[in-house]
Amino acid sequence: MAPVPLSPINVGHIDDVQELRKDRPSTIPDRYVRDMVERPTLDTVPLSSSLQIPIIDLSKLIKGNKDQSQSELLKLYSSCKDWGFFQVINHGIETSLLEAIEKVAMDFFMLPLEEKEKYPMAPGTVQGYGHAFVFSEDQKLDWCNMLALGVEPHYIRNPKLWPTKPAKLSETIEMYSSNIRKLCQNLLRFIAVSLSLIQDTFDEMFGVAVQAVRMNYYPPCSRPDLVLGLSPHSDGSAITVLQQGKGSSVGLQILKDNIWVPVQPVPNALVINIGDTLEVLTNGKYKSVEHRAVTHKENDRLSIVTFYAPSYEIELGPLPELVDENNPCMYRRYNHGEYSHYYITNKLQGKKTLDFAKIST
Ligand SMILES: O=C(O)CCC(=O)C(=O)O
Ligand SMILES: [Fe+2]
Repeated sequence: MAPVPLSPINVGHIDDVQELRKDRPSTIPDRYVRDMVERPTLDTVPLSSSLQIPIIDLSKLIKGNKDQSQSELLKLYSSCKDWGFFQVINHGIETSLLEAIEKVAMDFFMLPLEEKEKYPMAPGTVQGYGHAFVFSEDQKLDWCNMLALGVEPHYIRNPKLWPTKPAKLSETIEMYSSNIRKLCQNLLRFIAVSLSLIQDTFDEMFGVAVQAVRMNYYPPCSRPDLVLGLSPHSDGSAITVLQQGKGSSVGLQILKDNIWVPVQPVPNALVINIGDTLEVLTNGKYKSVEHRAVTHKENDRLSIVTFYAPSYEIELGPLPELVDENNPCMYRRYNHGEYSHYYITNKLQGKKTLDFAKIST
């Protein structure tokens, strides 16, 4: 009998972008060169303040006086409704912890390839080191290396994929993730209040929330005009917390009114975005927003991204409080685990994955 292939998915040969950069710095393999329509626009947007994503001061929401917290809540409402993205400052996470996670992530990416390849991301899966969301030999690739790990609940972890080097990686991820988890819970409470919902609405609904971390390393690229660091997509999460590495070049862009707007890093701030799951729960009042990453000619870039979502067994759909005759129900009910599976088994294509949930009109 013919041997059964290990995986039915054939992704073909994938050049590691860091090795390419070292050995053949001006080579861009064909698989990384985007078709004309997909090529990024770089530095085309004037950085006027009206095109900067909003900044939310969490300390004003938590312990500000009544006026301060009310006005910050209104700002949170318009940030979620009009942008789907904001940066949060005074979020309570120690700068030393933000620095520690960046250090272990960077130390990991700087290891020799053989060491990193001990934790391979199998085609069609989203944990380990490599390229996620690649399903065929002719699919274009992102100019990026990823290390992605399931964190909570524990049963989603694959311990074989947790690197043993650098030595502090695991304990730093644990500490970082538990801090980020509290931040997500806090933010979702204020997001609920901003929608006039009971503050524990999401906490009660989500069960033991699923949390995953993805570290993205984008080496410099001699032709940033030809490649993408990360393909346009919306996140499948309820909310996402994104930390931009200190000293990294500007790389994250969000699609706002059909313009790709770069997100300027603010020191020690965390970028928050609404994921597809919150779009469904809010019946489209707060929408997930398409975003992508671009590369830079001389500088590399690191981002550390946490996805926070309901437990897989949860059934969800638009909250009844957000459906009425003026806001008809736009999404069907479904099992969140099924959506997550659908999300990770399809390539990143803007907001296309959300068609899974949309009621066609
Ligand atoms: O690196 C970035 O800024 C974007 C990362 C991102 O969108 C993701 O990992 O889902
Ligand atoms: Fe994303």
